[in-house]
Amino acid sequence: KYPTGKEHQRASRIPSQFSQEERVAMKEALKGAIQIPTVSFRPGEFNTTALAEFGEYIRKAFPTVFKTSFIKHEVVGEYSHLFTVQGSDSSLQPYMLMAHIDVVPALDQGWEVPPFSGLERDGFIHGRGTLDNKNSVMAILQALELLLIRKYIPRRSFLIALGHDEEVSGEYGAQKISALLQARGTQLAFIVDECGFILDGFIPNLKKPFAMISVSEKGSLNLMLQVNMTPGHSSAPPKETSIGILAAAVSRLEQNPLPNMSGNGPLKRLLQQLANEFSFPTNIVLNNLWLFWPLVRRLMDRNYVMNALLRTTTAVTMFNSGVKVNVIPSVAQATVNFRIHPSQTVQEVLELVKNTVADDRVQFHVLNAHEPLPDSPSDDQALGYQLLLQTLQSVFPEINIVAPASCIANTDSRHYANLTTGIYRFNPIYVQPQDFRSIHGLNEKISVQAYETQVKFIFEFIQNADTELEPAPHQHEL
Ligand SMILES: CCCCCCCC/C=C\CCCCCCCC(=O)N[C@@H](CCCCN)C(=O)O
Ligand SMILES: [Zn+2]
Ligand SMILES: [Zn+2]
Repeated sequence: KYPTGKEHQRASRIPSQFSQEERVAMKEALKGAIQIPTVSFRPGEFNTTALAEFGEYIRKAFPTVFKTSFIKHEVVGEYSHLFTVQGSDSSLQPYMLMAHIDVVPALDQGWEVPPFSGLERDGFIHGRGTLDNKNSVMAILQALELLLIRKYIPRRSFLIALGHDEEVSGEYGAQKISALLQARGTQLAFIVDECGFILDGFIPNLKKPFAMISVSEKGSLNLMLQVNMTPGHSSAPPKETSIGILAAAVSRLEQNPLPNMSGNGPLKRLLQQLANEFSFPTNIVLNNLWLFWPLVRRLMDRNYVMNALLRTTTAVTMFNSGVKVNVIPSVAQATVNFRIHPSQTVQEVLELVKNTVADDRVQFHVLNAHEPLPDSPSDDQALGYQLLLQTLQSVFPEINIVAPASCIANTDSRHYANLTTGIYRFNPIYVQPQDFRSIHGLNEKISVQAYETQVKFIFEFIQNADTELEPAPHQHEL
């Protein structure tokens, strides 16, 4: 455990206890945030009215944050927000908390309550963004507001970066904030962003929840496959059409997943760590992975979330061709979204894909791609990771398993990789598989209690970060 217990810090520690009035105000503030439909549609295309309204909303919801003299607030890229909270000790390297304001679209259909209603029912606040990721936007500002009301002055400076287009690449929000910070020569001790939770019920037969902190992030490749054939009359069709050739190609990609890269990676270590939490015979299997690993790997392949952690995933997301029922089309196009495992590269995936398709009539066009993010340190010298562990220990004493893993999706934090080697993706919220499916899906919701606990976690985390210790210099492994 990181030796963070400084006497000075203990003496001036503000307890994370909130009055009944404050608890009501914090949940009402979240509901109001959910009601503003800050939807991103495509890169550069978002609900600008809602984003502007959101900017006004946070000013009203968190007046102390906005009037505190040692906090600088800047609007970047029109709708993103950057707060710089000046600490009293400039020798301590600053860190950054991140979240995003925008959400993916949601239609009313299929929802128990309208997605932008922010309704409270049975102890849950419902709506798009309650888990991804307005909960974090609001919890960060709420925790800071409550600390400031209690006259807290941080020792270590920190930044809060709230992007407005994470769901569509972060080009106009996070990328602009990152460029601004780079121009200022800012270097950060670490960053905390989304994409890790306390997972409950994700591993069959494991009753115990565990925290997953993502220390890396998968890469991405959007690849368009195209087949061009001579068009003609459907009454005398050729043996193969562009649609048939392309369909066979994407089917081969689906039937032949990219290789399982788990090797000796973090997932294997997690299973070993968990072995004694299972009953017979799973405990024996997991305690003897040297023998049973091939079997365990096969079982994990069948679980769609585990599968996403184990390999580069292949998802055919678009398929277009044809103009009329009696015309053999000339062009067929399909788009495949690959999420690249951290131990592979874009180029390696491209080569494997071409080998699997193995048909010269299929052309490949890279629409966009980026490499996976390297592992951030998670050893006992890694300040950000250790502060998360320390805060987990005090806020969730029942959690005694913490697993470093990689984020299966992408986050805005990747745009800040030049500013720090310590990027940690974690939201302190219990999540069950059905909650996980609600992210970008139907009936996204957060319990009032979970939200309060998230505020408490950040309230404690900010104070824990006032330690004088600095992260050990660390080089990314390339
Ligand atoms: C053994 C344990 C089982 C593991 C369970 C994994 C659970 C995963 C935990 C957290 C995942 C949460 C994902 C929330 C972040 C989502 C971010 C996101 O959707 N990003 C978009 C960005 C799109 C940018 C435009 N290209 C994305 O990745 O599509
Ligand atoms: Zn998100
Ligand atoms: Zn999202």
